Amino acid sequence: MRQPLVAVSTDVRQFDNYVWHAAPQQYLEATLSVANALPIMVPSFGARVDLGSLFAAVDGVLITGSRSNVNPTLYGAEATEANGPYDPDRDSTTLPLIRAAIDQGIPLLAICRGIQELNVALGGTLATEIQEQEGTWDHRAPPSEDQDVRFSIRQPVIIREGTCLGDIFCPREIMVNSVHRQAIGQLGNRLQVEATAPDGTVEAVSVTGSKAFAVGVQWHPEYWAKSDDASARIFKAFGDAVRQHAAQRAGMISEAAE
Ligand SMILES: N[C@@H](CCC(=O)NCCCC(=O)O)C(=O)O
Repeated sequence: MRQPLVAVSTDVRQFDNYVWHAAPQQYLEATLSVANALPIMVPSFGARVDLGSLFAAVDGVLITGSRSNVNPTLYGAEATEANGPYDPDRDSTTLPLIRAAIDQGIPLLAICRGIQELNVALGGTLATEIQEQEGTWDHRAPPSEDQDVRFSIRQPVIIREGTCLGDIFCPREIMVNSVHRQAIGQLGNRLQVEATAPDGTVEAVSVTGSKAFAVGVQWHPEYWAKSDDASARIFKAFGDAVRQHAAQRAGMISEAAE
């Protein structure tokens, strides 16, 4: 069987006098080494990305985390300088990509900013600066220059029974990392909560009635996917769904050729 391909979202950033469409190494490495699929970065060209052509080539979609926030005007709130930075090119690419992947049954894994984009793509809203809300924990990274410290595993998450993640995890409480200041507010259409933090923050969701694996997590399984069992399980489950989709497609293509 050919190596399955996974479309990976990109951030638009400026450095070295160039504009880059880029994704952090950890997402690419976890896709290749743990999901066993080849990551293909999709430039954030918005409506100029022909999703039909993309889906003719790939077997899964990975929406990465990023420091930038989804522009609040996309869910009926006001954009402010304090709420930024924003990445409008990414928003205009990922939101249609997520909706189309769900419609067409392409396996989808959405991480951190990704789960927030999944929620907004399906009509939900985001809460911002959640650490300032009474009773809510500080879900931001510990202040450090060391990425291993920032992404350290230190927060419990309770997985709900009878969900997609509930089938992957037993026991039902796992420890995760946490690097975010926004979270799901009003839940998007068709989403069900898969996991919460002890303070009630939504930590994982899935798309009900979806034709394939369609899961978002607020934490970062990519960062420790090669060394942490709970992180690896998510990428392995995604990889299994991607391979299943690739096999189905191969069957359909050979049937059509007969
Ligand atoms: N901007 C959102 C999304 C958070 C996210 O995706 N974080 C990834 C890590 C970014 C970093 O290295 O700081 C939010 O803050 O909720």
